[in-house]
Amino acid sequence: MDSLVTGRREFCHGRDFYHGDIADGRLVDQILAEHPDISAAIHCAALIVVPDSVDRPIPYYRENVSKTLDFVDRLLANSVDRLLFSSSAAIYQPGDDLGVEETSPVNPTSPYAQTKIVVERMLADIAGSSALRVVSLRYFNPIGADPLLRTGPQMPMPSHVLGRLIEAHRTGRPFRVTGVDYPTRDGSGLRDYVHVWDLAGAHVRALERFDDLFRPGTSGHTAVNLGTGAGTTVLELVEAFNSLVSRPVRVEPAPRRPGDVPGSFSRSDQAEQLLGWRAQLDVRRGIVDSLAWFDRRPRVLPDLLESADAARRLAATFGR
Ligand SMILES: O=c1ccn([C@@H]2O[C@H](COP(=O)(O)OP(=O)(O)O[C@H]3O[C@H](CO)[C@H](O)[C@H](O)[C@H]3O)[C@@H](O)[C@H]2O)c(=O)[nH]1
Repeated sequence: MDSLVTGRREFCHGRDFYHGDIADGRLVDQILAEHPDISAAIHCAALIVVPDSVDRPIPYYRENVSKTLDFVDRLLANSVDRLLFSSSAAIYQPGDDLGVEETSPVNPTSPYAQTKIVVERMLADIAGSSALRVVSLRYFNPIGADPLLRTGPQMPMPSHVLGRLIEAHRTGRPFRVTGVDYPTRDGSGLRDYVHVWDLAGAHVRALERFDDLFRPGTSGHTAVNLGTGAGTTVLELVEAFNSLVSRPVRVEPAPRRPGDVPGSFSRSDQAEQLLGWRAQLDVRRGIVDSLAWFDRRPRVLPDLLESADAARRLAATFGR
């Protein structure tokens, strides 16, 4: 099920697909009536752009928090009580070495991150008084694409760092390093980049092991970090990128983005202990798959070409 506000129907080719909103209770009822074998839901629907959430918090709270509440209400009404929730590492307050585990303090510094921790806590409360059981998967920074190139980032102008690097590579414009005075080894932001194929595998593992995660007497909410365990700075990412392309991207320093954080990496083994999952693919593989996807994308999503060009023309007009 997808509202297709940002998602693409092509990605569901050959699957049962419902076009609609997670807060549309009647549609959720219909889906579950037509698929009585559904016993778990994977909930990834959200607005996800940190600086955008600073500019427009209301849609973020509405889409991410309030609609999740409506969705879970309908799941429970239909006796679906297993939920995987897409949470984020953006919630953490990292210590000096930027490593975080599930018990690390949280300090969401953007409305986006706030919505993720609010939803986790809301779901934990609901789980405390119902049959609901929830695994919140705290994604670090997803990169890459389906290695078979069936799916990948679909936004015409992605705001995330690798999308911007590919954009800079294509246009020949410099890549802007947004923040060069962070307390990291080279001053640029540090993230734990995890390949989407690995992330997808973690969801499968979590579903396979779901019932084992909730023994009688344990809490109905469990949070699990999904990262590689290694931090990469923006400048290190650029270096890896430039070692894989023939025409290197130039960089220029730029101010920090609103709501941005120094970053963090996962130093937890919960995913391995609980889910039997560990990331297999490294940052270079993520870059290679992303580059391949952006080359292939016009053939998978032909109508996007025009909007990407239009977006580029607009960006040039407004000098951004
Ligand atoms: O043009 C750019 C874009 C980004 N960056 C830097 O690259 C790093 C990563 O930025 P991203 O926008 O790629 O990722 P964020 O960590 O800010 O946010 C992303 O990861 C989060 C998880 O931590 C959430 O999932 C969120 O939805 C998602 O946008 C940051 O230091 C950022 O300042 C640049 O230097 N230049």
